[in-house]
Amino acid sequence: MPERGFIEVDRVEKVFDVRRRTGFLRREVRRVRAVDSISFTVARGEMVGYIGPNGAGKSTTVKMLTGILTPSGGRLRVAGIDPSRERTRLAHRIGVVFGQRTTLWWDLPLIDSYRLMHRMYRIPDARYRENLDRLVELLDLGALLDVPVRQLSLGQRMRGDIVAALLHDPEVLYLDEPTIGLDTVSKARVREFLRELNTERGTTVLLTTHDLQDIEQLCSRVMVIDHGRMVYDGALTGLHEVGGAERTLVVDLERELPPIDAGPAARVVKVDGPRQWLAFPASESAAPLVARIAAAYPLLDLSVREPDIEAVIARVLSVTGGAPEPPAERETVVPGAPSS
Ligand SMILES: Nc1ncnc2c1ncn2[C@@H]1O[C@H](COP(=O)(O)OP(=O)(O)OP(=O)(O)O)[C@@H](O)[C@H]1O
Repeated sequence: MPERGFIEVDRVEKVFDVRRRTGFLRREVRRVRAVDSISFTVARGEMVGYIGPNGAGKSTTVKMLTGILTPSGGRLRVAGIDPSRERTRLAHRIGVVFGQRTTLWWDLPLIDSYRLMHRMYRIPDARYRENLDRLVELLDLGALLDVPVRQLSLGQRMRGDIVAALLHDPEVLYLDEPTIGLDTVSKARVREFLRELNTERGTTVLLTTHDLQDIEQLCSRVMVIDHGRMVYDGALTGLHEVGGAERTLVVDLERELPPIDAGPAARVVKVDGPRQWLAFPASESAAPLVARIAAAYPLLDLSVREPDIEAVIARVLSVTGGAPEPPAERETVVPGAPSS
């Protein structure tokens, strides 16, 4: 029998009724279709990016996958468990990291938060000790265990949160903006750790981010959601092709020169003194372009800038036409609801 998805989402919907007072005795109910018949499966051990514009429905999907929210329709399973029905049982098998919030106790030293997790999740002592030692070493937190969480830098706190989410050996990890606000070194460290976690321990990862490099460095598959609907599910390279996104090669020449002739592969988009910016398709390797320019021009330095994730998504939406119009307005006003 073929292996079913480890995460199975089948025509799942989430509708919020937001009540609003519109007069002394009147109020209306505004119906927001945050997730609109979404279907996907994620196999065990996959690492998938889940991206989309603000308000697209990403967090709502993740909240349904953790059991915090109950779907209004459709079928959802994580490791064979219905999240909203068996939230506690599922909690032992999943880990969640929200970049903008912490699950750690603000005033307690880091280690005390971990001790509390040890109790809460009833992690066997030997396993807790082994996981703690391994994770603290991998994320280089040894010197910070006795520091209260509020005194940690953002990058240190994020690493602290990742340890907290993994102490109970979850099979699935949901990451919501895990590198937001981090400096380049901390980002690289977190990404490296996640890559290892996925390849060596086979942890299934669903990653929500606004940082395209997170996706490029970690995920081979990406899903794009817009207005609560799936508009793309496939390879990252395919996303670049659909979106026609471009990367930029920044070239520092030894002196001011006319615009570089890079052939059909790239075009100069800006010149500022000896520095020139060349746009080329994000789906292409920069190597032949770099070789061509290096052979013909006196170079001081080169760097490649990735396209902004918002730009890629915007292009995908314009090419695909975005989410097809739902049968009813995504936000519908239900008039005449009496005031309580
Ligand atoms: N509890 C709620 N009550 C009412 N509406 C909600 C609620 N939670 C989310 N929404 C609405 O549902 C839609 C999807 O929100 P969601 O937070 O899932 O988007 P998102 O893709 O995670 O956005 P962002 O990238 O900004 O975090 C939005 O229109 C939002 O206002």
